[in-house]
Amino acid sequence: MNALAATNRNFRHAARILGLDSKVEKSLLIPFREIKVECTIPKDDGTLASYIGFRVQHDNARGPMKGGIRYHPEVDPDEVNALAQLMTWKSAVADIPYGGAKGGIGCNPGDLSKSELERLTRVFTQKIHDLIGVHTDVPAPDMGTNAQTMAWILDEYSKFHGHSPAVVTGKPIDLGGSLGREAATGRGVVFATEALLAEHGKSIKGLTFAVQGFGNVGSWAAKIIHERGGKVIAVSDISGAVKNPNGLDIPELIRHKESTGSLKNFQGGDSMDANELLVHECDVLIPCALGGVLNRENAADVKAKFIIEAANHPTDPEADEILAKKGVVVLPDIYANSGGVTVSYFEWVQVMD
Ligand SMILES: NC(=O)C1=CN([C@@H]2O[C@H](COP(=O)(O)OP(=O)(O)OC[C@H]3O[C@@H](n4cnc5c(N)ncnc54)[C@H](OP(=O)(O)O)[C@@H]3O)[C@@H](O)[C@H]2O)C=CC1
Ligand SMILES: O=C(O)CCC(=O)C(=O)O
Repeated sequence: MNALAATNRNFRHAARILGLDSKVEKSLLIPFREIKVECTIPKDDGTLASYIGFRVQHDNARGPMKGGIRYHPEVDPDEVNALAQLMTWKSAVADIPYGGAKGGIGCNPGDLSKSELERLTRVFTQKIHDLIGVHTDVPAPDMGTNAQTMAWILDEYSKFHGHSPAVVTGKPIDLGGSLGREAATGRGVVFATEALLAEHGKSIKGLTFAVQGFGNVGSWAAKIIHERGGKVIAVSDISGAVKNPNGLDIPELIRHKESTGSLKNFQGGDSMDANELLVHECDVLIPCALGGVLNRENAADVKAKFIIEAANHPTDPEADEILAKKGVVVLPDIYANSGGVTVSYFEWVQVMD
């Protein structure tokens, strides 16, 4: 199901439960502002390449709009719209004084050199600099972006508006970033998992975990679960998946991923089809990659008893219904992954002018 259709459907369902006034419901379904810009850059070989960048500002009733910027080939207006809406609900659930926004560029960051990524980020910032700001809309990293991306945005934005470290969060520590922001989303996912398991009389120690995605969120979540005695028995990235029924050596897997760029050829486990990970036998499944990965095609085959939505909207509404009937407990994204935006708030207040 289309990401926006899914998010709108979930919101309407929540609005009905809350008894929300229909006019308020309608106004919250329509974003505050949708920005679409063309970004053309010279590639390293001198040819030109054009990309489309988006920033959707969903709502600012509770404070400046806040949310990450994603670089991924599947970025499209509906997806960014859905992710922006989720940021509004997430900031409210975490009770931090922000509204919601999200941005993205339709590109494959793995195909671009570092200097091409820098030029693309700077052109995107030139196109949107008047519409973001310390008190209006504050970007952060999401899939395919990181502290370096935020440093480029900060630098480019500051050329127009003067030095403004609070215009982005998730930036390098030397530029006013916060200790702990890089790990914050994964760490928050683990705190949320512990709280959920405690309600069911369980703890991380001794349970088995499957983690989809081994980037910022997935690798930190897996590392902390491993430290707390959980058995991470399967992990995936774009290259495929690796499994070990006795538990993967996560610190070793992180070193392997850092040195080779992928999970392939890891000696401490057997390779597995990446799609198989979602239906692999385990106690807890943690999707940490794309949206809509759990859907009507695979939900009935899920073996996990708990799903922690570390990714944004990994479970589409049709899958939610199937999983609920099976008795699988799903911890929603707007709670499970709110550790990242919470530490972004701490970073923002410490450098806000
Ligand atoms: N960063 C943050 O602070 C926050 C992120 N999130 C959400 O968490 C999710 C992950 O974000 P983040 O960790 O930052 O992103 P990253 O870009 O750091 O990592 C994404 C990971 O997903 C993997 N991946 C991509 N496609 C697939 C696929 N089809 N199958 C398996 N793995 C795949 C990537 O593989 P490879 O390594 O091979 O590229 C990578 O390991 C997103 O949904 C994001 O919106 C939510 C809250 C905050
Ligand atoms: O840290 C932030 O501001 C937002 C992170 C984000 O994009 C998200 O929570 O989905």
